[in-house]
Amino acid sequence: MAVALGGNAILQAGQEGTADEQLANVKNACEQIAKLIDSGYEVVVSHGNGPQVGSLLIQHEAGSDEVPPMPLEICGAQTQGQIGYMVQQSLGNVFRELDINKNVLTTVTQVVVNEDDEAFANPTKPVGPFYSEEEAKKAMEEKDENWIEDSGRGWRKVVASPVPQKIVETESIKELIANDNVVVASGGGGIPVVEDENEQLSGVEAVIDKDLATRKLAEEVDADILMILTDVPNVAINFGTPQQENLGILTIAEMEEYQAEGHFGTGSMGPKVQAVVDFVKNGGERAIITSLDQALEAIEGKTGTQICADKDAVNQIA
Ligand SMILES: Nc1ncnc2c1ncn2[C@@H]1O[C@H](COP(=O)(O)OP(=O)(O)O)[C@@H](O)[C@H]1O
Ligand SMILES: NC(=O)OP(=O)(O)O
Repeated sequence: MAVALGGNAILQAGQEGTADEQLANVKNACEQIAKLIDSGYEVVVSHGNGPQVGSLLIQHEAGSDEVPPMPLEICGAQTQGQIGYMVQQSLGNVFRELDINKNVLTTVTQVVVNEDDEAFANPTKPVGPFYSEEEAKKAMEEKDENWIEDSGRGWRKVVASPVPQKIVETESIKELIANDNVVVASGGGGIPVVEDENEQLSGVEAVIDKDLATRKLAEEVDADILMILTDVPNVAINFGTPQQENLGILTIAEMEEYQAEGHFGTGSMGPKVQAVVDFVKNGGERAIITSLDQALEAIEGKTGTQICADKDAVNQIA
């Protein structure tokens, strides 16, 4: 099973974003993941970095004139280490509490994207904190930046988010899993790189969507289940309106209908729904979207939004 933790679930809207707050959110998620592992699931873990990478950019921009700011992909690598460390430590601590005899390892993961991906000309990935419309418009006028309103939560800067094509470290990740390690991989969607004709890699300024990257990771390590843990318990239709309706267990076809009707936010719920639909369409057994603290209940079919190939598979879980 591949489990992805959302960056906004780790640094939650309304929280200041201190290390202690983020660690507490990671610990909650790790307790759930450890219970999944304790009940027999083999898990590979991934995570987002949208809020963290945007905050790091702000810190770099506000830094000293004597120290050069780092480009976006280096910020991505830094947040991969930062959040990977929190997951690795927290999960390891829970393992020791529960007497689970496994090591947790975080891998620096590079993900290949296409140099000519149209996302480079059309930024859609929200990063960093939420601001007012006034502050966002000021930033758009004064700097060469793109901003969007993000799912009724406020305005956020957006950056290029090319489609993940290939995970560079897949073979090593598979080997670590086969040797009974719990691996944290492809954090923040992976560090975006392009590959030249001589197989040489170099970083590009972007943030890959972690939901799309985790789907790729899930497929490359032959996971049967994809579970995306975020800050809402269910995917909804008519989200944020009085007609909002939470979705439970449904087929790919049903989810695709809602997708076509435009119910899912760009850069937030949209890529999660795309990832789960594509995963099951491509042979995955089941895909789940739910909140960070409900992983265990979700795997038992008691909560969350779940996608299966057809009605028979839905009935088996429901
Ligand atoms: N149709 C929808 N149903 C549920 N949540 C939605 C929907 N459309 C947009 N969202 C927003 O998506 C958010 C989760 O996406 P995101 O912030 O990218 O999470 P994460 O960082 O955890 O991956 C929710 O908090 C909600 O505001
Ligand atoms: N990289 C990424 O998609 O992060 P979030 O899940 O935090 O948005």
